[in-house]
Amino acid sequence: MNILDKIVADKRIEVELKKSIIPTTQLENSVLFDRKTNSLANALRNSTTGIIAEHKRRSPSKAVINQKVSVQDVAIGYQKAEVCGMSILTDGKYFGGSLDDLLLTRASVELPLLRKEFIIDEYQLLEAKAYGADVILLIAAVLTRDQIKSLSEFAKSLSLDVLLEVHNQEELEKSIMPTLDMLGVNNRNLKTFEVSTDISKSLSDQIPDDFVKVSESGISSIEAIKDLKQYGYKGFLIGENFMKTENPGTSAIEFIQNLK
Ligand SMILES: O=P(O)(O)OC[C@@H](O)[C@@H](O)c1c[nH]c2ccccc12
Repeated sequence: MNILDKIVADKRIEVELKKSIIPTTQLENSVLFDRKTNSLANALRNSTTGIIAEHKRRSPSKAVINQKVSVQDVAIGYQKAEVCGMSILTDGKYFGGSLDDLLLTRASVELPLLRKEFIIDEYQLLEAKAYGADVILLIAAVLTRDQIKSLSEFAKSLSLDVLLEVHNQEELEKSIMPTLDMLGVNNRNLKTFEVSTDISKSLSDQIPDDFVKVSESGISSIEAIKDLKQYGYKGFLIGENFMKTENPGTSAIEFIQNLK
């Protein structure tokens, strides 16, 4: 079993356990559930920088990234940096995140927030809404076309933006459908952890223009972004490069100033 299969197998168990404790009505009755969402796709369309900054404490590819900073401080720092949106890892076992991280971020900033999670069930979309997300991630490598269709339709019915993530041509071909807002190319292979922005470049011309193109992972230089912009990318998802520093917000401020 590769790491992605393991994560998803654990996630299935986790979701079933949660379903048995917290009924969907409880999620639907939460204060944030009817909040008006803030579109990340629109923010990216109107931006010249396009940075989506991530909160990530650790990952399977890197044991410790940052266990010291508080999620609120990171969020406030990213907002000061004028990022377009923020991504919050909510998986606990492999990434050290939680839904509480999402909630605390929602309470701290107005930015569009992406729930970064391994989504396999509609229940997780209700959770995303209840904890203040504006955007959800669907990973093509772990979903069938039918699942992508039903999950993205359900997300749209909740006014959530959908970012669909692919890593190769086959995943891209099976996934294209009108209920997606953004297409993200993950430069990191989630099965082997190899990273290269060449994958974003090679897939770019196969992504129809109606979708906002996002390049994800392994981005650490202004040059890489300038280069990816030539290929039509409007969004750049950056985690480690900011999170590995003592003050991720300050690092994002400096980075974005140099990009302008
Ligand atoms: O820290 P990086 O290399 O800048 O990557 C951020 C983000 O793209 C990465 O965390 C990510 C992309 N897709 C994912 C899916 C699940 C978990 C994590 C991810």
